Amino acid sequence: MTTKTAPGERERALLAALGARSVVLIGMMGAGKSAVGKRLAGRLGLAFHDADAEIEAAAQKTISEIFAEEGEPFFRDKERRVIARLLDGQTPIVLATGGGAFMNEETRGNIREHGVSVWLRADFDVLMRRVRRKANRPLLKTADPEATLRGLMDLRYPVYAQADVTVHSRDVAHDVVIEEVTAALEAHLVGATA
Ligand SMILES: Nc1ncnc2c1ncn2[C@@H]1O[C@H](COP(=O)(O)OP(=O)(O)OP(=O)(O)O)[C@@H](O)[C@H]1O
Ligand SMILES: O=C(O)C1=C[C@@H](O)[C@@H](O)[C@H](O)C1
Ligand SMILES: [Mg+2]
Repeated sequence: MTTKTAPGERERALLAALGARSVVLIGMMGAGKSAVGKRLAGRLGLAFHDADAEIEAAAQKTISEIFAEEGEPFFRDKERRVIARLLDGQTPIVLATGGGAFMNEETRGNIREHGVSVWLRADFDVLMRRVRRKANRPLLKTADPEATLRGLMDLRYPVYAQADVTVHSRDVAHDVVIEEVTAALEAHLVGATA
């Protein structure tokens, strides 16, 4: 659940420019999609959805359990379908995707059609520091998580770069990142630089 506050003038202008489109956050594990997305939704007065959380709720299992018991292809199929359902084109939302979601061509098409994509781009050291805190990222349960993360970044960053806007996620107050996301969306949608 998101705490909704009444949107101010800037937020209203942004919502009007968004129309039926959703704000879709993409980026690596630990980039801050869930943390920033939830707060951004509160600021805009939109509902927040987290694709990973929706998959876990539907399966009644954690993502680690799904990967271990059903395998990654099963998870990717669920992820593709959950995102298609959430981006139904009717109600704008803020959607935090899982780190691998944007690598799927069909998902990228859905996001292009029904949303504005925001890449939260973070540097390797920030991501590594953040993901070390929790052992809930099955893709990083390897002999050399640092090399795995670097490999994923090399593979994914050229694809993430197709996002409509990019914001540098780093260890500053969440509000700073949220303000930068808001400003980037304004510049993209409204043509403002505020
Ligand atoms: N601006 C920030 N400053 C400090 N810590 C942050 C910031 N943004 C996010 N974090 C922290 O980094 C960690 C990872 O963030 P989060 O879970 O939102 O990442 P994510 O992009 O959703 O990752 P995943 O793809 O694995 O779901 C969390 O502990 C979160 O509180
Ligand atoms: O980067 C990834 O591929 C993933 C990121 C997480 O959000 C989860 O979707 C899952 O752990 C896979
Ligand atoms: Mg997340």
